[in-house]
Amino acid sequence: MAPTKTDLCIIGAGSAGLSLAAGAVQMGARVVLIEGHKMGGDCLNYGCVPSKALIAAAAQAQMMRTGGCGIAGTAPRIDHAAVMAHVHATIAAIAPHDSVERFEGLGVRVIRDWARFLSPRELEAGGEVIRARRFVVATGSRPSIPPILGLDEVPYLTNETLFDLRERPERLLILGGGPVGIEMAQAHARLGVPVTVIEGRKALGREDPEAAALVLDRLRSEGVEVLEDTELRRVSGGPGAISAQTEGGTIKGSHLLIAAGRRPALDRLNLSAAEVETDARGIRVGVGLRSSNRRIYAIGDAAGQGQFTHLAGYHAGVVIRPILFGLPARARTGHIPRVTYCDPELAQIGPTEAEARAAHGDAIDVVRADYAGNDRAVASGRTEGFVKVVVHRGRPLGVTLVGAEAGELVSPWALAIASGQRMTAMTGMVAPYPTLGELNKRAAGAYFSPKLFENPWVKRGVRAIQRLLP
Ligand SMILES: Cc1cc2nc3c(=O)[nH]c(=O)nc-3n(C[C@H](O)[C@H](O)[C@H](O)COP(=O)(O)OP(=O)(O)OC[C@H]3O[C@@H](n4cnc5c(N)ncnc54)[C@H](O)[C@@H]3O)c2cc1C
Ligand SMILES: NC(=O)c1ccc[n+]([C@@H]2O[C@H](COP(=O)([O-])OP(=O)(O)OC[C@H]3O[C@@H](n4cnc5c(N)ncnc54)[C@H](O)[C@@H]3O)[C@@H](O)[C@H]2O)c1
Repeated sequence: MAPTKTDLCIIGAGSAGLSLAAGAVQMGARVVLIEGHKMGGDCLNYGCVPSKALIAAAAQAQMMRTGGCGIAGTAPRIDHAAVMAHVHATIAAIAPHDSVERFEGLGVRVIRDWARFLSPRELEAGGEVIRARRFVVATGSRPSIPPILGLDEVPYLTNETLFDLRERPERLLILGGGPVGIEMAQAHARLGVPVTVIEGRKALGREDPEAAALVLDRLRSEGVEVLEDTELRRVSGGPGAISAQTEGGTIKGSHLLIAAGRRPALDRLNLSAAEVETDARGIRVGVGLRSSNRRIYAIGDAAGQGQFTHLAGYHAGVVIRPILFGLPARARTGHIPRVTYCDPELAQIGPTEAEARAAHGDAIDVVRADYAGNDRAVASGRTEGFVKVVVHRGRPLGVTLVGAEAGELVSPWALAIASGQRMTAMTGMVAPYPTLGELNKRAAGAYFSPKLFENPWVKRGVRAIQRLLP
């Protein structure tokens, strides 16, 4: 059979592949999209969407439980199956956007099969040979399962199976205190599940330590047990009864969730036939996300540059330039935010204070504003948290935001950093009163206040001008 010829062949219909397919086809390219499992990939089916729907249910329960602002708290009645129905209804509501029908409607040729390279210019899927001018690998990542003694003999959950549970776990053990572990620990605890997190190093260890401590204090105050610097040595047991042995003793649980990081999903691709080099993080790419084969690009989790849906979408926008127009492209990293959707939320963009100090020494200023000084935060009883901005040569370089709605509040900083704006852009903005958004302006103002209010030359100048003014 003659090969199917196309301009662009994308492997993987997750956040990265779908964004690229939609963009490329609407700009006139002939696009083949290959998906071996579920349209929408991890984010829709096993990641962002179900986890955020579960977190929303947990937040409802917590608000009822704690009350506040003069309203007494009351014990929420939690039906775990109903919560999971909400999770799956959320997936179903979003799924049409990522569906075969929508993409075929846009003009994309969708093949439902696993793709496998045959040569540097051809692959096979659905019984067809596809020969494309350019290929893009957007195959995402999978849970990484650490080699722990006994783990292959006990039933364990990952993000791919957690959301299928219909009954509330009696007691949940979570291995890993990264974003998956911490988000799921708090959500389950709020839904009435006793939770222990076992973390080999520091929980939320990538984050600003002060911000991470604030989050972890909240989790602990809500009853989550977070064990740090704790090595899980061995697991044993069976369905509903799992024992986890650490150096500190044995912890028992009904379920075990593995949230110990992710590895790139490249195994089915036969990349050696395509002359594409890989490393532990994913496909080895240059700044333009091109692999060792100049016809093949990698985007999203498979590119090993970070694991976020918005990063996958950004990558799609980067590679569309060289693929469609033959223009050079460069994937930047300093303007990509990340948010852990625990309560309080933790958002970071650019380097943390410690990372910025390591890179720039004393050439940075660090300014902050606390939620406790924000009128809207006080009025709604959400005074815990802060925004901290690292400033380099008058421009924001890194921002840490922890507190209510931190994930929403970080966006103006994402814009400022992406467009290289100075701190004056934030102070020049007029934020409506009373909003949490005023925090950003307050933090930016803190950068200028010493220069204005503690400067004797300014005071002298004002006095001199006042004497001259009529
Ligand atoms: C629990 C959890 C919560 C998360 N929450 C967030 C969040 O709140 N915000 C955020 O930004 N990120 C979040 N993430 C990360 C986010 O889900 C990923 O970064 C994102 O899904 C990556 O998109 P992708 O397109 O690179 O890969 P994927 O979405 O994994 O898509 C890859 C697709 O490729 C297919 N595929 C693989 N191999 C082949 C092959 N050989 N042939 C054909 N098809 C193939 C797969 O079946 C899959 O559908 C979360 C992740 C997890 C696990
Ligand atoms: N809100 C979000 O944007 C969001 C939410 C969830 C996941 N994600 C993405 O998915 C990625 C994966 O998340 P994750 O939390 O699974 O991974 P992670 O790599 O961020 O964290 C895993 C944690 O597990 C610990 N760990 C690993 N092996 C261990 C062992 N044997 N014993 C004890 N601890 C061990 C690590 O020290 C680390 O702290 C994230 O990095 C993020 O990019 C994003």
